[in-house]
Amino acid sequence: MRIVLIGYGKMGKEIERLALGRGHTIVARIDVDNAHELANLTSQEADVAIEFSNPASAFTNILTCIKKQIPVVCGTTGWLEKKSEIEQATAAHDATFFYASNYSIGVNLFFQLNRTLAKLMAPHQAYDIYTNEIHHLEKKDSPSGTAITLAEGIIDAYAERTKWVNNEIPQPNEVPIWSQRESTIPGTHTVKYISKVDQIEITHEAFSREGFALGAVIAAEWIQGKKGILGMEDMLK
Ligand SMILES: NC(=O)C1=CN([C@@H]2O[C@H](COP(=O)(O)OP(=O)(O)OC[C@H]3O[C@@H](n4cnc5c(N)ncnc54)[C@H](OP(=O)(O)O)[C@@H]3O)[C@@H](O)[C@H]2O)C=CC1
Ligand SMILES: O=C(O)C1=N[C@H](C(=O)O)C[C@H](O)C1
Repeated sequence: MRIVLIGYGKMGKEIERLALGRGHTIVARIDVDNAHELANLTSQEADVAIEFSNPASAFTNILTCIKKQIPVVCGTTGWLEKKSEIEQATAAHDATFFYASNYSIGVNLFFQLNRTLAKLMAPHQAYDIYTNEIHHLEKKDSPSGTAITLAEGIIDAYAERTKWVNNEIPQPNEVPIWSQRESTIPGTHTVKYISKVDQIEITHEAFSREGFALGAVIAAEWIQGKKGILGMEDMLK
């Protein structure tokens, strides 16, 4: 597979290492200094673009690829208010767009566990909900995309909870996310239900970025020959 890396930071470099190890080729590395070069690439030169840049750049980068019909695997978080525009563009250009707030297989199992636990807990009003995410100090967005996906899983299970709030005391209709920035932590997410007498807690802790990067390379392999809007649930079916 010929891969364009968009965003050559911590994730871009880890993805490159794993992609080369799986026999793929990197045809371009697009970063802040040469971002304009993306406009010159064509779908004849690249089989896939893997986009891990930043919240301010992701939308434009993805749209550029979609218009060129270069399939995109995107992991950038913090830009999702514009995701519906990308979905419309994907349909309009008969393109391929794969998105995940977290590419780690372990986190995607954790998402399923979270949904199952939320359904079990929803009838039990004695339990308060608490969610927490901890990431390294360089992270630009807050809360993490993963924490938002977890909160959405809880909201879907609770009729009376309609939104999440970040680092705020929650109202009864809200799911709290508490976001911390600390050291070089790759990503730790906790969901906790607390009553007066006990608590139930589930945690996913990434030990490195390898799980995220491997999931993104596998997604790039999996979308070859596919069209439309795709995600981890499609791939892991
Ligand atoms: N879905 C998932 O599984 C995961 C998602 N992420 C997300 O991926 C994103 C990247 O994370 P990470 O690699 O740690 O971040 P980094 O800051 O280490 O890397 C991002 C890179 O993108 C560069 N960049 C800036 N502007 C552009 C542009 N216009 N086009 C291309 N590249 C640009 C940055 O340059 P400069 O720093 O000079 O601005 C930097 O080198 C974040 O949104 C993060 O939340 C991270 C891990 C897993
Ligand atoms: O910025 C990061 O590092 C990470 N971002 C993703 C997120 O916002 O959920 C995934 C992972 O937790 C690492």
